[in-house]
Amino acid sequence: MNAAAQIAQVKAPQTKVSMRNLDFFYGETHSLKNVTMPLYANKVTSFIGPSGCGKSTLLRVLNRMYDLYPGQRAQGEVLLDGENILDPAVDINALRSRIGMVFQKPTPFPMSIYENIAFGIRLYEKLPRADMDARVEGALRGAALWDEVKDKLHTSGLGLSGGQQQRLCIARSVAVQPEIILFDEPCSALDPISTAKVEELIDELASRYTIAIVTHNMQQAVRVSDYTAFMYLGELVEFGETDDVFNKPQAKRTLDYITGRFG
Ligand SMILES: Nc1ncnc2c1ncn2[C@@H]1O[C@H](COP(=O)(O)OP(=O)(O)OP(=O)(O)O)[C@@H](O)[C@H]1O
Repeated sequence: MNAAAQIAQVKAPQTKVSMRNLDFFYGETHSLKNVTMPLYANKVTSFIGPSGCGKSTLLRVLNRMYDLYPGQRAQGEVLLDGENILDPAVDINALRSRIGMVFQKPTPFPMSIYENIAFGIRLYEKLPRADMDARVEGALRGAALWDEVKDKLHTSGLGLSGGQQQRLCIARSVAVQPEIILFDEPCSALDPISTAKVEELIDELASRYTIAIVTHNMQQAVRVSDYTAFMYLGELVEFGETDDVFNKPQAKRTLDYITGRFG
């Protein structure tokens, strides 16, 4: 292999998730229409588009959250490392340990900071106390929260600020050692300083995880993501490197949206 081919190979991102002809229905409502796109390994992909275009629905499909609701169904394929996670035979608990999710509003459990993290780990693993302590510390460090909470691990997670609570939720996701983390508007309830911390964290996490983030904030998409998907009325209109999508969009609808002409 010559040098150019080697460089091309190094630069080519690996596909972690491949959505193929994905459709989604809430009863009669057809909310995702024939979506085909990748999530690249160790990259951040942001999903943008006007309200109701299907961004959150797409994240919910990726961890099969819709399974909890009768009448909601997905069609097509979502291949995770080549395995179709829409297959009814897939073990949902195992899948959710591989794909973590962080929601718009911080949602700590009404228990101590330590237990917020340990609880999730216990769903999947039985660890001796010392190992659990180490895992909790590692997760809190990974979410850039350790220094702020190390002296009050056994006080309630609900006593933290909104920004700290969101980082606790990120620590909770990280603690189960997932491969993918999905963020659904993770900063919409946060002030600018907490937002900056979470964005910095997402950037760091991308070296270890594959990340998808739904955001209404264009600047945030530009700041945090390597790839951007623009959706409109359930369809994927455009997918590409973030710089390209924002600087030379292919579709007029993308241009109109990012320049604030609609949405
Ligand atoms: N539980 C539900 N039952 C029926 N329809 C739903 C349900 N949830 C969402 N929808 C519909 O599916 C479509 C996509 O909604 P979704 O929440 O994925 O959009 P979104 O792009 O995330 O919007 P927003 O930016 O406002 O959060 C919308 O038309 C919405 O009305």
